[in-house]
Amino acid sequence: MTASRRPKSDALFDAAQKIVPGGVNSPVRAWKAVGGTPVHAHSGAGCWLTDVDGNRYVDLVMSYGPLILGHAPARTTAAIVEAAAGGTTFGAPTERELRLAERIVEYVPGVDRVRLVNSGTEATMSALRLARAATGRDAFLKFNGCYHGHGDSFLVKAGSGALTLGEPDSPGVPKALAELTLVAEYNDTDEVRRVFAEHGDRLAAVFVEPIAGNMGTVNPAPGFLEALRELCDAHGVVLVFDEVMTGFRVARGGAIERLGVVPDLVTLGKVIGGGLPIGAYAGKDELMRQIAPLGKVYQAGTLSGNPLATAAGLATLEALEDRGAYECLEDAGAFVQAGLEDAARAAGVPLFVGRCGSMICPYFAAEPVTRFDDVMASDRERWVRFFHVMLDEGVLLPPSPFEAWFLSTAHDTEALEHIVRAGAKALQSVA
Ligand SMILES: Cc1ncc(COP(=O)(O)O)c(C=O)c1O
Ligand SMILES: N[C@H](C=O)CCC(=O)O
Repeated sequence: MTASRRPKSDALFDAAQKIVPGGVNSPVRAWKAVGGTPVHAHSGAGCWLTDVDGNRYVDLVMSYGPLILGHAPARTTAAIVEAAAGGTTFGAPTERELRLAERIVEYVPGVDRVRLVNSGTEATMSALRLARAATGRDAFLKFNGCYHGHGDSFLVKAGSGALTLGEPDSPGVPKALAELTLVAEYNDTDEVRRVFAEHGDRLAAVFVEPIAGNMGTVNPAPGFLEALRELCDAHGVVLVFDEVMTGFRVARGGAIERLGVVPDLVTLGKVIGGGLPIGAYAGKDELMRQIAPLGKVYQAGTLSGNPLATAAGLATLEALEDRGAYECLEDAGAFVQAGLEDAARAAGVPLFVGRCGSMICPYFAAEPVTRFDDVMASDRERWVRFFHVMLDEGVLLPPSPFEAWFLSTAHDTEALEHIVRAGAKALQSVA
C-alpha cells in the first residue's frame, strides 16, 4: 500500500466526520463525486493553495469564485486588517456600505438601489420575496441545473452540490412550496414560451443564471435571455438574473454588461465580498423601494453590510478598476481553453470546453454542451480520472464535473502553463 500524500488531511477529515455532517460545512467540499479525502487548506497566496501537509497546488477552485484577485491580495488584506482594527460590526450604518452600493449602481446596468446581505442564498431568497410581493403572485420559474443557493423554493432541480450528490430536489422542502417552483430547460426558448402560455399570469418571477455556472459553464444560446426579457415584459413577471457567480467576474457589469440584456433585479455575492461573506440584491427603483423600511417587504440582517466584508469588497472592486484586469482574466481563460482543446485533439479525446471569460469547464463530450441533458450525457467517469491526475500534477480542480473552474488575475504565465501541461498529461492518461 502506498503512503498517503496527505496524512494530515486524512486525519482532520476522519475527526471532522465524527462531529460535522459529512466532515464539511458545504456538501460539495466532501469530494463525494470524485472519491478520496478532501484536500484541507492551510494557506493561499496568489493562485497557489498549500494544504495542511505542505503540498502546493495551482488553485482553480478559488473558493468557488470570490477570489478574482487570487488568495490574500495585499490591498484587500490590508483593507480587512484596517477595518477589523476599527471595529468588526456596529449595527449602525457605515460609510463603506454606501461606497460599495455606489459602485454597484455605477457599474451594473439597470440598478438604482442595492440592499446588502450576507450570502448569495440570502440575496436570492430576498429577491424572490420581493418579486412575490410586487406581483402578488406566488409561482416562479427557474431552470434545470441552475443553482440559486439553498433557500427552500430553489431546491428543485438544483445544480451545484445538490446535483453532484444526485439530489437536486431536497427532502425537507414543503411540497406545497415546491409546487410553486416551475422548472424549464435552460436554453430551451420554445419550452419557456409554452410555460408562459400556460402559467405566465401566475408567475411572480423568472430566475436564471444568465451564464449557467452550476452545471459547469454553459453560455446562453443566442436569443434565450432576450426571449426571457420579452416574455416577462408581456406577462408582468419580474426577471431576475442571479449573478452571484458572474457579477463583476465575466465583466465589471457582469453578464448584464457582457450580454446586453437588463433584468428587473440582480443578485450578487462572491466577488463583491473579496473573499468575505456577502450578498446583495439590487435593481429598479420601483421594485427596490418596496423593501423595508422604505416599503413593506421585510428583510433584515444583524451582520448585513459588515465592515470587514465591505472593506474587502471595496478593495477588490477598486483593484478591478485597474486597467487591463478584465482583459487579463479573458486572456487567461482563452489560454487554458486553447491549451486543453489542443491537448485533447493530440490525445484523441473528445472534449468540449465551456467558457465565459475566466469561468471555464471542460466536458468529455464530442458535441457542444448547451443544455442540461448534454451535461448529464458527458463522460463523468472519465472526468473523475482526469481530476485525480490533475491533482497528482499539482492542480486543484473543483471536485465535481458540475462546478466551474475559476481563474484570477493572480494566475500568471507560469501557473497557466502548469495547468495546460498538467491537462495534457491528464488527457493522455484518460485517452
Ligand atoms: C448562481 C449562484 N446563486 C446563489 C448562490 C448561493 O450563494 P451562497 O453560497 O453565498 O449562499 C451561488 C453559490 O453558492 C451561486 O453560484
Ligand atoms: N457552486 C456552488 C456555488 O457557486 C459552490 C459553493 C458551495 O455550495 O459550497
